[in-house]
Amino acid sequence: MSTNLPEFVPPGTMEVLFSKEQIAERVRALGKEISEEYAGQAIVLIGVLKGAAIFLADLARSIEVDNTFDFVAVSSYGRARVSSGAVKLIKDIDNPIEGKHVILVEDILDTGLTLSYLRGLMLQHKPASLKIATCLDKPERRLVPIEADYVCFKIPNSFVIGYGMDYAERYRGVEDIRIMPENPPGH
Ligand SMILES: O=P(O)(O)OC[C@H]1O[C@H](OP(=O)(O)OP(=O)(O)O)[C@H](O)[C@@H]1O
Ligand code: HPA
Ligand SMILES: [Mg+2]
Repeated sequence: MSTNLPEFVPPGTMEVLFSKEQIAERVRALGKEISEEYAGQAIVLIGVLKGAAIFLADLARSIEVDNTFDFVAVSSYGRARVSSGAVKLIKDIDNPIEGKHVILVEDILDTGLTLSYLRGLMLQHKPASLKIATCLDKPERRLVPIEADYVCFKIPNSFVIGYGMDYAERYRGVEDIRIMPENPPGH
């Protein structure tokens, strides 16, 4: 673990891409869509730690159908802005999902490496169905072909923080989604 952190950039100085109000509105709309599509069924939401924790917490509270949640943890970015390409499973699901309707929940779909790896892994468990919900989709950066079924916002190729998303583990608790400047001092 390095303690040599880059200089702290106050999040309030960063450009807002989506305000907390805009996020809340889209998350509610997604919850409604999911509730309608899975009416009368039970679903398992699988959040991808750590980034998806906040989106999953809000999404689960906007879903009216019977639902449970679980988490997996993977990592590929570490402290970098660019994916290393190698996705590593750090924590598997706690409960079996065979025969269940599963939605993988992510904060951001970027190169697609994380979700395509996880989708393959989850399919081995033979769920009844498997869909993907992501708060953000950055389609320009895709390295592997993968699309989400539920998306709050499509975004251009900027590095964003907040609403669960980090830069060097910071800023996950920032309520808006903001653009991390390219060359802040010390970065
Ligand atoms: O589509 P990709 O290029 O794979 O990028 C998306 C993934 O990268 C980030 O997670 P990260 O591995 O940095 O860990 P974190 O969730 O703990 O921030 C993000 O939360 C997604 O899980
Ligand atoms: O833009 C991003 N921000 C934070 N984490 C990320 N992981 C992939 N893309 C991003
Ligand atoms: Mg993540």
